[in-house]
Amino acid sequence: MIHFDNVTKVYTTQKRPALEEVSVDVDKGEFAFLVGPSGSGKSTMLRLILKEEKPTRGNVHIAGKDLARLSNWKVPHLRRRIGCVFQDFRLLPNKNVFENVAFALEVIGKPRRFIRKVVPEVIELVGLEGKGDRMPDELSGGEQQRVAIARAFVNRPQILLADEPTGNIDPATSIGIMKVLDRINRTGTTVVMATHDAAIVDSMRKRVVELEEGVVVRDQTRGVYGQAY
Ligand SMILES: Nc1ncnc2c1ncn2[C@@H]1O[C@H](COP(=O)(O)OP(=O)(O)OP(=O)(O)O)[C@@H](O)[C@H]1O
Repeated sequence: MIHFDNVTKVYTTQKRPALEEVSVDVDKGEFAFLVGPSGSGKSTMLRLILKEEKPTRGNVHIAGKDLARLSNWKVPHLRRRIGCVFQDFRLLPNKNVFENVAFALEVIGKPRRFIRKVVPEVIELVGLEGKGDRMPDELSGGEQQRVAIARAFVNRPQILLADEPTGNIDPATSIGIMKVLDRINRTGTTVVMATHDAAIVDSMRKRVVELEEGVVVRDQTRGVYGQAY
């Protein structure tokens, strides 16, 4: 599903590569953590997957497509197949929960009847049933992140990227967020999550890809946050 083939990324303003000869494959339906210190290249990998950046050398394939050969007008189509969740939720403050999730479908022209059917289903999937008419500022951080996940998933993307989704959330609430991501993964969605949250990584026992200064230094099938030897 996600295929990095010897990818090097050098930002024009930097001497040191942000990623250096990275080769990683994430299969359909897999759950992979990206870990590593600040500046090790995790967000750069996520940006390459979205074609927000281009590799300096090497190739990125997403769902069988070589992104270097994907014309610019097809990039929005690629991004529709990839849901994104961020540390800072990024909800629309003037829309309620239902409207925040519905908006993701309105902008891609889905009919209102379809929206009225699927939005409540996804709100329930993330555990927010009965809260559709709450405004973001009437929700806890954990609940806001659940809305952001619902919005990212409502279009049933093949891939869900999460960049530090528990970064602004206390540990107890983070467990609930991980349960939601796990539920989404079990529907067959490939999940890639960049994180510094050692407790979460250790509790999930999923694949761990560790970066250090842009180089993959570890790739473990059922890994933990720190070195497991
Ligand atoms: N747009 C950019 N222009 C120039 N350099 C950048 C850019 N984005 C990232 N970098 C550099 O590339 C390297 C990797 O950064 P990246 O953001 O991918 O790391 P990260 O592992 O996601 O860090 P964090 O955990 O802090 O989010 C860093 O040295 C960073 O300064």
